[in-house]
Amino acid sequence: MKLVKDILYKVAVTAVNGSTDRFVNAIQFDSRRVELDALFVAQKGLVFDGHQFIDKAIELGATIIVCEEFPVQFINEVTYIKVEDADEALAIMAANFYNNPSSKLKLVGVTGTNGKTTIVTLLYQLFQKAGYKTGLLSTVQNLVDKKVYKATHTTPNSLLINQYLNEMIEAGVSYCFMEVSSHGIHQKRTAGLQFEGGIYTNLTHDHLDYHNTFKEYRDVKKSFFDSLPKTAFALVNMDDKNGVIMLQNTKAKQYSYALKTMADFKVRVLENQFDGLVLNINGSEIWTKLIGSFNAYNLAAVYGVATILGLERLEALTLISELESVNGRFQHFISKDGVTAIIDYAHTPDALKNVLETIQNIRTGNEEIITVVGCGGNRDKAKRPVMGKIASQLSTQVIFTSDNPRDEDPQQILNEIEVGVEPQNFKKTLSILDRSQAIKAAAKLAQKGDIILIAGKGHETYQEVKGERTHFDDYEKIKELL
Ligand SMILES: CC(=O)N[C@H]1[C@@H](OP(=O)(O)OP(=O)(O)OC[C@H]2O[C@@H](n3ccc(=O)[nH]c3=O)[C@H](O)[C@@H]2O)O[C@H](CO)[C@@H](O)[C@@H]1O[C@H](C)C(=O)N[C@@H](C)C(=O)N[C@H](CCC(=O)O)C(=O)O
Ligand SMILES: Nc1ncnc2c1ncn2[C@@H]1O[C@H](COP(=O)(O)OP(=O)(O)OP(=O)(O)O)[C@@H](O)[C@H]1O
Ligand SMILES: N[C@H](CCC[C@H](N)C(=O)O)C(=O)O
Ligand SMILES: [Mg+2]
Repeated sequence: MKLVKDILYKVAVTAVNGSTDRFVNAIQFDSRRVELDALFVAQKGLVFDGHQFIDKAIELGATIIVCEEFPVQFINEVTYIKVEDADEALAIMAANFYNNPSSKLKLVGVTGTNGKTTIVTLLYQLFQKAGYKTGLLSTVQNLVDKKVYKATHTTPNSLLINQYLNEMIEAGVSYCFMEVSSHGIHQKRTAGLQFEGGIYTNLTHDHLDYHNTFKEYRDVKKSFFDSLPKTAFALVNMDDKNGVIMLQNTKAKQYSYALKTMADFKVRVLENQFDGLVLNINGSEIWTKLIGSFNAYNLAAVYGVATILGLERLEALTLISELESVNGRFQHFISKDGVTAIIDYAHTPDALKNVLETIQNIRTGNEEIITVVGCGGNRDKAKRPVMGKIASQLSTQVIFTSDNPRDEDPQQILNEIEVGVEPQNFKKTLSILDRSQAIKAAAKLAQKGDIILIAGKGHETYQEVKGERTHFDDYEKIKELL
């Protein structure tokens, strides 16, 4: 229980009707989940305007309403608080409600189009191995030390973030690594958090349905670095042309990592094979189980963070060589018939290109590369033909299939992917709507030595159609078939 006036600390309040000297039992932004004496925050969403559920929330027991516009009529027993920005107010109130847990541990956020899950998961592993209790907020799972919570978003809503952080404090966690998605920043899910540092990976085509233009997408990412305090660090990928832009207006202490240009944390790929990478990190040679030069970037960031946070250089390098690859990211096995299957979460053009180029680079002879891939529904449509083009250019055979069609017509999504296939590559492509059948076809086509890449779903264990998720697991499926 907390007093309303304490929860409002640092919130930009523009008007109040009623007493703020009363207790709040819980904060809630979904009217359907309101309990007695809850504070209900009315958010303007993409589908609904939370203001239309204020009456419903009061009916279910809300006694405090935080909103951007006051209702026409007030109810006597209820306190109404008008704020400039309900999303931001929610985030700040959530932090106050849980006693600002982010200030009691070292919270590091990773943003960028690709590599976030990989970096935060590797950092979680590394700091656990170094003997610290560690937390993780990621696309794949949320971890409070070793306790696992299911993830529904890459960056949870602000209430949940602070709830997890609070639990981390109670469990004695001293470091937390979290993914900061562009949706998360834009919807102010991370407002009010005290970050120890921020990492920028890269910026390539994704989510232009939501952010409209690439510049808007970039500026949302940049705003995360703009908001870091002087005490924090900002570590950016200098090989990415937007790396310097992220640093333009930050007050944080600046660091860089790179493979190609000068940087504080400089990595060179010495060997890139199916059993791992041999890297030179700031002059020291190490071997790691991770595959693909894109992972050299991720490891450069991991080494940078470990060093900035005070780990000994030698300890950091030793622990990096013990890191395990992340679930659904270049996860692979060789069947007893000699077919290699790779499951990867590449769901953007850049990721798909990187993964296919990695396979091209490390294959030893004339093995066929059979790719199974699709694109999500209710997501950026512009990436569909681009992914169709890349998949058909860099594979010997491609099977386009469904990947979470959500509310869209799955066949229409495949048609939009096929638009990108160049005429000379047509004969390499097939379209099979049912993902299970598509994987079956790939398994049938593959001969000894061939490589099957199943891209786009990685760790996901579901297929989402019209709001319903049914069990589907790429790894499980191909393992069963080969
Ligand atoms: C596009 C997007 O990000 N949408 C998020 C947004 O939903 P929305 O704007 O549609 O909300 P809405 O349904 O219009 O509702 C508005 C408000 O009314 C409230 N409401 C609604 C109905 C009701 O009966 N009562 C009620 O009070 C809602 O609780 C909400 O506060 O706010 C919701 C509540 O926080 C989120 O769950 C939802 O995420 C949806 C499910 C989603 O799919 N998001 C994806 C795109 C996303 O966020 N992805 C990024 C990662 C992307 C990446 O890494 O590549 C992520 O961080 O996960
Ligand atoms: N540093 C990188 N640069 C480019 N591509 C990468 C990089 N790291 C990983 N990838 C590719 O992107 C895919 C997704 O990686 P990862 O899950 O780490 O990214 P993410 O940023 O967390 O994605 P999401 O936005 O969905 O949360 C991987 O499966 C791989 O194909
Ligand atoms: N976090 C990303 C994941 C996309 C993964 C792909 N399998 C899809 O469903 O489109 C998103 O929500 O856009
Ligand atoms: Mg992720």
